[in-house]
Amino acid sequence: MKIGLVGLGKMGANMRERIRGAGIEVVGFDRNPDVTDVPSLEALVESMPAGERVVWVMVPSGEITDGVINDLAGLLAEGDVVIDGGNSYYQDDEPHAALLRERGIGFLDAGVSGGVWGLKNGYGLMVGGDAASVERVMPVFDALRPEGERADGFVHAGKVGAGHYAKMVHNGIEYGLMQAYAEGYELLAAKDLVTDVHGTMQAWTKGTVVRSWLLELLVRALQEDPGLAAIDDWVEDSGEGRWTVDEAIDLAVPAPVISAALFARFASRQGESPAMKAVAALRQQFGGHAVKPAGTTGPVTSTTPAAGAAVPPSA
Ligand SMILES: O=C(CO)[C@H](O)[C@H](O)COP(=O)(O)O
Repeated sequence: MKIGLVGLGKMGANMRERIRGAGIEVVGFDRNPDVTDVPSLEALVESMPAGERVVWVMVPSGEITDGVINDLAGLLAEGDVVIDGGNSYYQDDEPHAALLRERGIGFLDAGVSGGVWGLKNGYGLMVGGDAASVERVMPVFDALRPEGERADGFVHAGKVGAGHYAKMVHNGIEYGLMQAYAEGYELLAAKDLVTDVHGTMQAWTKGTVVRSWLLELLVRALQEDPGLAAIDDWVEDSGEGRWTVDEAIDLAVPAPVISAALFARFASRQGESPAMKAVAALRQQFGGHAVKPAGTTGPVTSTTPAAGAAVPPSA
């Protein structure tokens, strides 16, 4: 079997290597000339027989994925299959599938989890689309998924969109889990009573109820950089958490943990919080409580109300 792989970034390049390792021929295309196998998308398409082509798209979600799928719709032929393996919004999948369907081209959406460790450990795969296309691409899914039972690392989750929906929820869970471990870490680090924070978290990685791969990764990060001194407390997000919270609102599903984890990331980028300034100002207004003057360091040391505070409510 031979497949085309578009996008050879951190994920795509490792996936190419893992698929090749399983004996499947891969032709990769990337705009970066240092990593690409062919000079263009056209060359990638021409390297495989029409009607038998399988092209895996592994590029950033949104406009870039839209562009590649549009280009492929113009280049591929009836019987070919496209897989979007990026972190696309699940509601983008049906429009992509419809565009390709008009030309007789199949479409699958694949949620791929495993990060940069997937090359060694395999990738967890969540796939949406029709059964015939899934069956056709199965050798590639089998090459990518972790070794062992197929059901332990692969699911055909449903029709088009189901794979990316599953990946979105997976990432929402990821937000919540990371936030819980992070808060636990801060609680340990804040207490002099615990003299070995790293050792405590390491001990949790075996036997305990909270052991997990994410915990192992946090222990690894603390090993490499005790106190995480080299890392700023700024956390980006790339969309999946927002989509999960949107979905929770749409379906009226309570998701307080995932929402709080998403908002914690927003807070991490503020540096200074207008909302918390407003809370401090209100405490000062109604209770005459001291505020910390802007630009000073350390906690509020005096409980003396600021002058002019605590204006009585007007009648
Ligand atoms: O899909 C992933 C892991 O499962 C990606 O690493 C993704 O980027 C994580 O989401 P975010 O960037 O919003 O933290």
